[in-house]
Amino acid sequence: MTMKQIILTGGGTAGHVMVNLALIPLLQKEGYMIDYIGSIDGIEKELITPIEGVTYHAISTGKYRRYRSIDNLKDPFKVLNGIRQSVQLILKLKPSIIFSKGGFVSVPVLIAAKLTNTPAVIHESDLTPGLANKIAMPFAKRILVTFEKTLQYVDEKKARFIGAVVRPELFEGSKQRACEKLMFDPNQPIMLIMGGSTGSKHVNTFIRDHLDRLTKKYQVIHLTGKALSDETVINARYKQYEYVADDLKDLLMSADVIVSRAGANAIFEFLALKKPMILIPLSKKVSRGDQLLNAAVFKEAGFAKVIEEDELKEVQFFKTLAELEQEAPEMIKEMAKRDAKDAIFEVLKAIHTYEK
Ligand SMILES: CC(=O)N[C@H]1[C@@H](OP(=O)(O)OP(=O)(O)OC[C@H]2O[C@@H](n3ccc(=O)[nH]c3=O)[C@H](O)[C@@H]2O)O[C@H](CO)[C@@H](O)[C@@H]1O
Repeated sequence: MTMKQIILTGGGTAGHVMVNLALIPLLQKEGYMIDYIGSIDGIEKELITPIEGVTYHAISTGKYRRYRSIDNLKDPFKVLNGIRQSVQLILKLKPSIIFSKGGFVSVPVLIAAKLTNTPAVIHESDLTPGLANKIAMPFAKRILVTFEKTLQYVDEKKARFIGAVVRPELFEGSKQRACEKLMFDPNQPIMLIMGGSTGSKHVNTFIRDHLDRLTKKYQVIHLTGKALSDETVINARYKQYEYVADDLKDLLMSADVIVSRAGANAIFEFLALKKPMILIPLSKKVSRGDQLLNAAVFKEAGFAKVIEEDELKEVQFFKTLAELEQEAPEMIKEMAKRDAKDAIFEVLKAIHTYEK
């Protein structure tokens, strides 16, 4: 039997790697040889290289910045180099298919897929496609989307709504394990704060400024983002971590309420675990506004309360928190009603359908 070969790509932020992390064990069970194309120093390298049986290849990548920068002129050359490297890798590895989760590293890989006539499938987690996926879409056979509304933004013939992919291990978390580790009382409420995979300085500052009031009621777990913890803040009912990998499942399971940015992967994880949430979407000033749309859909469905960044002030926050506490039982009921598709198997199905 000849083994099947697949190339996975995607990176830049952790959100762009999570679907691949969920996919790898399933592909390995089916006997695929897996190669991963990522950037030289992105988070994908950190998350993927420890996985046994997956070979990581770093290529040259460029990205478009929303502000004026000389790098915006230099980066097209890096992308060209990345395309050349990807073509060489594809010719050497001869994959039956390429699966891309998006992010800038995926653009040269998808162009190389087209140049070598290798089928490719893309997954988009946000309501509106990111720039990298937008550029890459013409080169893909299938575009899998998380939000039904996304269908109106992409080529209808190629797109398919499959719902969100949530890493299966997140369902195996334990509140007890979390409380033992944190030295928290399991009988008192726990609030988890997450500023996305990279953390949010804005949210971090707000939380620290109001910590005394928050910790009166809650034991607080704060995921601050890399290099954003502040060891001068000392409080027995407050624990901070910059980034949590394996233990995240326990921390999520232990939370009674979550306060978070509105990155697509994270919010669907909270939804799958039925966690009442307050979302503080990243504003349009510093992003394309994808989180505002993600958050609006969750609010409309009754899964979340939303505070816009400019409104993140003490009065507004604690008023919203009080409403959330009151509405939480109803919110959890709404979340339980939702027909959660097993989206990871839809991803596998698409891979099988389009591979050579
Ligand atoms: C600043 C930015 O560009 N953000 C984008 C990025 O967010 P970001 O990379 O933050 O992505 P998400 O919020 O979608 O996902 C974060 C992921 O990191 C995990 N996690 C987080 C913290 C931690 O300590 N440990 C851990 O494992 C979460 O469980 C989740 O799976 O991609 C998302 C999906 O395309 C977009 O919606 C966001 O707008």
